[in-house]
Amino acid sequence: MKQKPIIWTISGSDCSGGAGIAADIKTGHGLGVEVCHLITANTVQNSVKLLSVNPVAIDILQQQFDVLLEDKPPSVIKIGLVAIVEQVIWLTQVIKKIKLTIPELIVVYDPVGQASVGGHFHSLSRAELRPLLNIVDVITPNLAEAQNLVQLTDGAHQAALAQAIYQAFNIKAVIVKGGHNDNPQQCLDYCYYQLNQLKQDNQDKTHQPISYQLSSKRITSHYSHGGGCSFATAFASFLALGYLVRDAFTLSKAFINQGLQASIKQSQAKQHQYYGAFEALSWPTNAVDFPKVSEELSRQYQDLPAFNSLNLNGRKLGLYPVIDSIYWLKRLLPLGLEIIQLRVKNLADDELEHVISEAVELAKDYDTRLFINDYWQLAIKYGAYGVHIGQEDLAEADLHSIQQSGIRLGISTHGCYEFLLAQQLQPSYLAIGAIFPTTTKDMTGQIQGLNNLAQVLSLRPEQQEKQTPVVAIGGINIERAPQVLATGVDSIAVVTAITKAENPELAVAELTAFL
Ligand SMILES: Cc1ncc(COP(=O)(O)OP(=O)(O)O)c(N)n1
Ligand SMILES: Cc1nc(C(=O)O)sc1CCOP(=O)(O)O
Ligand SMILES: [Mg+2]
Repeated sequence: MKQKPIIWTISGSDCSGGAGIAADIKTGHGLGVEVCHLITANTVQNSVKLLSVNPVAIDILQQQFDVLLEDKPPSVIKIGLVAIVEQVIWLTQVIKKIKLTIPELIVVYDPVGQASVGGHFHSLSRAELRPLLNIVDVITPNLAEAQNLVQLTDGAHQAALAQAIYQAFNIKAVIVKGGHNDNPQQCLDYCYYQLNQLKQDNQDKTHQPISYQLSSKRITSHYSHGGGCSFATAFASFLALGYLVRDAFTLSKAFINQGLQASIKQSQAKQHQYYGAFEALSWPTNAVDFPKVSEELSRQYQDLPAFNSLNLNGRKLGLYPVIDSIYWLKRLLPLGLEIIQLRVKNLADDELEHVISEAVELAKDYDTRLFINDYWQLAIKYGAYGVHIGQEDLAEADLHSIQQSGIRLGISTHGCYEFLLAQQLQPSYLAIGAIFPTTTKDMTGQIQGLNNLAQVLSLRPEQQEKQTPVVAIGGINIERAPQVLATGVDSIAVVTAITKAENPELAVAELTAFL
């Protein structure tokens, strides 16, 4: 059993039980993290009004900070309501200090300013807040809070606001929540993130800021008090659990959609307007609660028809060997496999073309589906059964040409964000990895484990006939294959379990026997 990660929440108490610390504790516990809490202010509020904000003295906060640091050091700190300038100064000091002893610590700030029941929690100016803003890693304002932070007028787009905040305060990830925007149908959430800045992503080679946008059908429930705080705490919890920013963002949104949806019936039963506490449940696993990923790629290909299917006619895809030479192809083709991938790297252009054309020719004598990794133009040119494309190559590939050529398309994904995006493109299959650590490829920071695999599988549509086949890849061998297959995945792709086996034909037979 892994130890639960610890997060600290430094925020206000809402005596009506909706927002602040109450939301933070319910959310963190629902998601499987331990929550330590430092209360910055005792607020007097109910579901219609905020009467007072009573700041807690710095020396009490300092004692709590010290005593918790002794035996419950945090991996993430979430800051909510900061009531007075002395608290800004204190927080700035202690966070600077704690980052020296815990360099991988992530600080998430949800800059609550206005109470949703009306009234202000504090009167801190932007200049007064600046020292704190300059040292937090992530900020999660709603639209009004974002406008306030950069003093951009109404009507400023979420993307513009997020970028302005990012530039003004040098914050690594800015999420502008869309819960309070004025679109009655749709809720858009926007994340602007400098890749490679938080510990989870430190394997990434890119240093360019990147944006993620999620869109959800608007769910109107009266039980939404504390929804904003819950989003920020869910995000902090998912980061503490080791998720990448894009996946923590997606999962947090699904957590909010799930909570709002769960209270819809209660909400409809109320005759009058009523403001109840947001329902913080547990892990979101229901596909309908997940947002749509809205990216340049999904917009560019929104009208693209589905790619040709693998024509399995009810059969399982089974074992999917991924090999790197004609030698291996000749050895495996006679074994009666449903699918094989040729994954060659670093060949000169002439040789590459020669290898691919020969591989396609060889496969014609068998019923095995031959996928070519990466080289979609050559796969089309030589009429391969399909092409496999990774995330890095997806934006560069011409999916219209691949679709029109009739060859099949497989897409790699690593986590729920990429899975949702790739699923929207309706490929012939989806791969998810790396399930376990692997020596074949550097997958640092992207190891999914079996729980994530199961979670991602639940993001497929309920009706089986609408489901895209899913292949699991990464570190799968004979010992691990049964647990992987128990998740319900359609196929397992392997490299070394075959190419480094003492007896590759026997390995194929043993792995196939599990399927
Ligand atoms: C079945 C399958 N899944 C994933 C991959 C990885 O593809 P990609 O992300 O393009 O990485 P490279 O293989 O090109 O290093 C795959 N090849 N096959
Ligand atoms: C090529 C590849 N792609 C991965 C992904 O997760 O996208 S993992 C991986 C390596 C698979 O090799 P092995 O079976 O030897 O672990
Ligand atoms: Mg590739």
